[in-house]
Amino acid sequence: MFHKRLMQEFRDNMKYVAGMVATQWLMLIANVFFMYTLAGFISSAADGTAKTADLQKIFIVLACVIAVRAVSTYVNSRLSFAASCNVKSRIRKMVYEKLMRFSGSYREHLSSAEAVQISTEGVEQLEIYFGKYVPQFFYSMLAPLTLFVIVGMMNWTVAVVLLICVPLIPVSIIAVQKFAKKMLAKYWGTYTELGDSFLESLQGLTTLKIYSADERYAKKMDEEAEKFRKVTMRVLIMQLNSISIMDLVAYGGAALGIALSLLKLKNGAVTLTECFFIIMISAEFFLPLRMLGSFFHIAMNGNAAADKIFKLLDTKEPEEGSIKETEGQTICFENISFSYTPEKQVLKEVSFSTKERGITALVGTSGCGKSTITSLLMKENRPQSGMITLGGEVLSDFTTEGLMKKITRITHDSYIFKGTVRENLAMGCETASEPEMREALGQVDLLGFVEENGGLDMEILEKGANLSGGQKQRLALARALLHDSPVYIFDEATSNVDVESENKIMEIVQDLAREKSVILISHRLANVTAADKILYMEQGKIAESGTHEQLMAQNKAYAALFNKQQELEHFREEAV
Ligand SMILES: Nc1ncnc2c1ncn2[C@@H]1O[C@H](COP(=O)(O)OP(=O)(O)OP(=O)(O)O)[C@@H](O)[C@H]1O
Repeated sequence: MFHKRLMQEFRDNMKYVAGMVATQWLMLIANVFFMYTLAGFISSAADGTAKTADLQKIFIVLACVIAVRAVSTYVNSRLSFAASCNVKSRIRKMVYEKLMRFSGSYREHLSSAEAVQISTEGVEQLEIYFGKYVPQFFYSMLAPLTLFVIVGMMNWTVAVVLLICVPLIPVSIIAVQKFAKKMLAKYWGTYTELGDSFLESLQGLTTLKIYSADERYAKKMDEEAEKFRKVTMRVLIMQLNSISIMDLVAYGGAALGIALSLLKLKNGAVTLTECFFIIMISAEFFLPLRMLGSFFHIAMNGNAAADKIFKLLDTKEPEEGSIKETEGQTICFENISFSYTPEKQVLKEVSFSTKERGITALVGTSGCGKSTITSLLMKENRPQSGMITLGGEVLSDFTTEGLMKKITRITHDSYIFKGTVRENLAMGCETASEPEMREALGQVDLLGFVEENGGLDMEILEKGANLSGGQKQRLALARALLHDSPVYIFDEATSNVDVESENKIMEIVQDLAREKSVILISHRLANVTAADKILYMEQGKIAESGTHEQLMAQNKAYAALFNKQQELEHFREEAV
């Protein structure tokens, strides 16, 4: 009936639940009181002894009952809101912090769409779970017992018969639950699959249009949507059927109680007032459990969502170190081996070190493992063997925050957030002043453009959609400059940008290298000729290393690739 772990995790929510049950119980007692008064009036009206004062009494009782119900309903909704808020904010925080601890590697465990669905829809399900289902569960146990005692004081036989019929509702719920569990797991699976496809199609819409593949993808999504519709309909049918069964039990049980009380009246075992009261109250024995049954799909959805959330929260995350700061900024790779999958080794005993100041360039053919090296440096992946050090300290011993202060990575697709230029720059350094922000924009030749468009408050659309590729990259670079870390990684930061932007970025790389340790990855070898050290990689190994002049003199693979690129560039220049 309950998700054990969820209940344990949110033990503190039980005080709100207790409050909600108490207010519901108070409303029940108020109802009982009113019905008993009304039953008394009806019976005295039936035997002709009713007085005007009795009618007045009824209205006074009714007014009191309405007041009690109003206050109870208000308190109940406040408590329900407090319980929901507590669950919602805590779970979202737990999921968010977990994803943050995974850093970029969370995608190894779940897709982005799944992460979004868990933190939105999944959490909403749990909100209703605690705000409605759990209190209703306890109330639906308490209410029949309370009524049993009250009716029992009038006639024990009727009370016992009514009470015996009550468990038939939970029995039918349990029967449906067994069947529903599998179905709801499938429902969630299909739902996240559809979310995945939708997100992917939306993000790749331009590409799909270019290759006229949008229709094929639309068809694929139609099929998935149809699958989701079918499973949703099955869930709804199951819910409707279970509600019909519960109605049958509830109203059948109440009818039995009513028939029995009429029989008792005939035998003189109950008074007319008691008989009227039992007739009016019989349904109340069953209604709380019937209501619980209709919240039952909430519980099942909540259980399924909780399973997904806890699965994510239980996923083993990379261990966090304790080092926050270190003096040096030299990076050392010692015999690093790494593979994403057991079938293919991506890095094979890679060893190299960078200089305290200056540029270390990583070059090589596509897929040789350059970006993998940077992902290990950012702790997005962990090497299977070997050791990486930064400033003499083992990299895995750094806290993520400490490491992020030490290293700034600029990729070819740096993320620009919706908001203002100021907000995007402040991510680099929260305390940066306006003159510092302007200086950084000036360094990347973006100040003029930003000033013309509203200054630091210039609006930026999602993913920097109102900026050109080069402007986006230069804004990302300005943000990186404000971060002012001792190590900078430029991972193909100049690909997909115009020549002016490329030249500007390369100028900044040279400037930074005077004080910082810079790792430069570039497919264009002309960009790395001034590097202090060039590491030429081939199939996950460092095949050659040295300065440009040394590697050219060796006349091996690096020299061959460089000459080939030069030839191509001259050919292009001549063609222009
Ligand atoms: N997440 C991943 N899962 C499995 N294999 C991966 C993953 N990322 C990269 N690879 C594989 O690892 C190898 C090295 O990839 P990496 O991105 O490091 O190469 P690269 O040298 O940076 O290539 P490029 O110059 O084209 O960017 C490639 O063969 C690639 O297929």
